[in-house]
Amino acid sequence: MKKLRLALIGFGNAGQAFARILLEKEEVLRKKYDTRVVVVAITTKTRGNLVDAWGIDLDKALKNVQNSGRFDKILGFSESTTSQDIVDKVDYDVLVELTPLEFSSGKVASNHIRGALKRGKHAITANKGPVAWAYKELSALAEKNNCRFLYETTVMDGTPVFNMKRDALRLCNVTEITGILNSTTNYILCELAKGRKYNEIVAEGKKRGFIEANPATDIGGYDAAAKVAVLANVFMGADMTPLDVDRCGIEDISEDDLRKANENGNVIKLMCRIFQDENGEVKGKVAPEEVDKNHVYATIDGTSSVITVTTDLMGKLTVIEEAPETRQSGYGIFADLMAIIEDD
Ligand SMILES: NC(=O)C1=CN([C@@H]2O[C@H](COP(=O)(O)OP(=O)(O)OC[C@H]3O[C@@H](n4cnc5c(N)ncnc54)[C@H](OP(=O)(O)O)[C@@H]3O)[C@@H](O)[C@H]2O)C=CC1
Ligand SMILES: N[C@@H](CC=O)C(=O)O
Repeated sequence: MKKLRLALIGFGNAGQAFARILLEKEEVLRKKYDTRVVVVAITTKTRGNLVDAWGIDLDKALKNVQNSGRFDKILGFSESTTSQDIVDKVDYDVLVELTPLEFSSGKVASNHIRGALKRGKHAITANKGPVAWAYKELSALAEKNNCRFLYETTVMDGTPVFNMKRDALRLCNVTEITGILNSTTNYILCELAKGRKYNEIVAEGKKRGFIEANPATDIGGYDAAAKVAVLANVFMGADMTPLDVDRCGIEDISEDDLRKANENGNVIKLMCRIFQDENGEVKGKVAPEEVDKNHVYATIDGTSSVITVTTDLMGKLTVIEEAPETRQSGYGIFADLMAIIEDD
């Protein structure tokens, strides 16, 4: 039986959702894919780290974090080891990078991934930073060292966005992308329109796990801008960073704005746009816009997202992700892992 060793860098909402799926699919992975997946390292910022070459008891690690907010000081526990030490020194086959987005540099996560790829290890990330800041460098490094760099979860969780491009849009040139790509702001706008209070909505989103560690990352349009840069780089060959995106968040949208839009037969959505200007240069924009209630985008409620890709061969293709929670984020990471397992 093949053994695939994972190192998880970050064990928050996405990491825990992924760990639950690993436990759930353990048997089918053994029976159908002849593969035993073991997690040999988990690192966090404040909860301690676990390293165990024989495989960490994931069920126990999940219960620890849920019950006490920390890992127990069991075999393999370390407070002092850094994530980069683990990236550079531990024996693993796949690095799974799940730390929060650093909008202005993507540096820490990019260093984690660079470290893994340099050692010829596969890397999976849900963090937009490395793809928004270093896509070309990291994909070239992966190719040179004969390993995979996968990032399905960075846009619309486990919805096949990058897999769709890879598998179903072969040789299509993408000329434009639009979408509603941030769950948090979409949820806030929908709930505000129902008359709920801002703080109460944010507290609920935090509890359900779809709001970023720092809620301003979502509300200010930073998360959406990072997704725009990721899509521009991967789908349209751009060299865009999140700082290049023309960005405006929803912090200035009032209940009054929502009511007026409603009276005009519209709803307000945080729209993401990637397009070519008159010189053929790829541009990105994130801003609240009024959308006609009869448009399909007006039906994208709550945490749901939508993307429309315009191509030369397939025309316009629209994909909707309905009401995701953190399980769908866990699935995006798992889908990338399955691509690696099926490649072997
Ligand atoms: N949640 C979601 O719905 C989705 C999230 N994503 C992306 O996935 C990533 C993870 O999200 P999520 O799990 O929600 O975030 P969380 O804030 O819940 O978890 C982040 C984890 O990373 C750890 N961490 C922070 N900094 C470091 C560091 N320097 N080294 C090692 N570990 C570190 C944190 O430690 P500690 O536990 O001590 O705080 C925590 O365990 C983000 O980039 C996010 O944008 C993508 C799609 C959906
Ligand atoms: N905070 C993000 C989570 C996924 O990237 C969002 O609200 O969309």
